[in-house]
Amino acid sequence: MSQAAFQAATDVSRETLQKFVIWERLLNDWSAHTNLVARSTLPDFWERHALDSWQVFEAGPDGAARWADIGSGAGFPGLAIALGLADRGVADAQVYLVESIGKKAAFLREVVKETGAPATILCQRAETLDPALAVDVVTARAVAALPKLLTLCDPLLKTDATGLFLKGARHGEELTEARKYWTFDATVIPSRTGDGAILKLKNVAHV
Ligand SMILES: C[S@@+](CC[C@H](N)C(=O)[O-])C[C@H]1O[C@@H](n2cnc3c(N)ncnc32)[C@H](O)[C@@H]1O
Repeated sequence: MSQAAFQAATDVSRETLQKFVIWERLLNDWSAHTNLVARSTLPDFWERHALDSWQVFEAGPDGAARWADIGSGAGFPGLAIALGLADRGVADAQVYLVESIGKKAAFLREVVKETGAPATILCQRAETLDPALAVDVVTARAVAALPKLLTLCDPLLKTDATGLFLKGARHGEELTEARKYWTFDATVIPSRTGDGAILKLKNVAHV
């Protein structure tokens, strides 16, 4: 997918597109010395990373302004969500990018500084997050299988947040496994970028 195809698929402004371009440039530069994403995926930034992340923003509840992205890595999907919230003019937008590895958190700080994305980096383990963050939505991509992921996200989900989790083709098996330990209402949204799905979970609680 080209940059132009990404813009057509998302309808972002030219200004927002430039922010994604800055992010891609920094990702390529930093990848020379820091392991941020699989290097083989760098040429496919626009579909594999940018659009894959953008679809999580699109799946969010209307007007949701406060988000947390767990295990954000190089910012997927959380930074794309922050750029989306700014692009759409959502009031009081704030995305917490939670990443426990210092070098990755430093990369996130640099991208946020260069793009002005409405995001705050929390360099800590998700299990230690303060429920008082009171976010509307919790997101994650490629962090852990669903049963463990719900444990990591529990401090935030217990304040009634919606979970939006990008999963691969075996998402059905993950849902079945997670139901042994958790109760929730799930909606499965087919992915725009492959054979996976976004799992949208509400009312998450321990069995
Ligand atoms: C495979 S990477 C995925 C990164 C990004 N979400 C993506 O899809 O490109 C998983 C990331 O989650 C972070 N991580 C794993 N467990 C975590 C935890 N308990 N708290 C915070 N970050 C965590 C790791 O440091 C790593 O950067």
